[in-house]
Amino acid sequence: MIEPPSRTATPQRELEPPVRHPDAPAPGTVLPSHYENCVACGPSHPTGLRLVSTAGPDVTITGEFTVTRDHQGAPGLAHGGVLALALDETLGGLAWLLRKPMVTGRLETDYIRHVPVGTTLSLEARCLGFAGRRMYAKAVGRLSGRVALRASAVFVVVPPEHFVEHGTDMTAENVHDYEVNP
Ligand SMILES: CCCCCCCCCCCCCC(=O)SCCNC(=O)CCNC(=O)[C@H](O)C(C)(C)COP(=O)(O)OP(=O)(O)OC[C@H]1O[C@@H](n2cnc3c(N)ncnc32)[C@H](O)[C@@H]1OP(=O)(O)O
Repeated sequence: MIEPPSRTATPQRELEPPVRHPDAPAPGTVLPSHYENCVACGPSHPTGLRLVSTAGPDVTITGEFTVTRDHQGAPGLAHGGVLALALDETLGGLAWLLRKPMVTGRLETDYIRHVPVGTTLSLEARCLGFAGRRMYAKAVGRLSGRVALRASAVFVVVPPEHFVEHGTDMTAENVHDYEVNP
């Protein structure tokens, strides 16, 4: 039997408000790829999304990617998993502003409109706040201003050693609080 998920991305209690780190990139700064082979943002990934994120005001991020034939599910249409990837990456980019390493614990996605190949999806993520190690956030994806996707997520703050212990090519020297790049 496959058990349904037992958790929710809707906060169950009042959250501690998010604090933009004093060293966070200024609003309008285009963020570098956190890892060149990342399937979402890496410039070296041959078929990745090449999603570009920009720091916004407060604890917000915007992102953009153009859907190509490499991202199809049905002919001519973006695969839902690829769209979840784009939302996950944009939400994860909030780590640049918070300067806390974290991983996705839960991602809830509403697919509202189809997203055709050749279109550019504009994404926006906002940190709602913290409950202990849990970071709650929401995101929206728009096509020419019309809402196509919505997401709610829980990220869990982890020690930098998480990536050394579980990943490859990572050492205590090359893991930072704000990027994962061997
Ligand atoms: C890194 C910096 C990057 C900077 C560049 C940014 C760009 C990056 C962009 C990349 C973006 C892409 C990013 C990616 O793709 S990250 C890759 C996809 N995600 C993963 O691989 C995560 C896999 N899971 C784990 O490693 C562990 O289960 C974690 C670390 C999450 C927790 O295991 P751990 O043993 O450490 O902790 P705990 O079990 O005591 O839980 C701790 C607290 O968290 C709460 N909890 C746990 N799970 C969930 C859940 N599912 N929903 C809601 N809440 C959850 C839990 O109730 C507890 O709360 P409380 O009871 O204490 O209140």
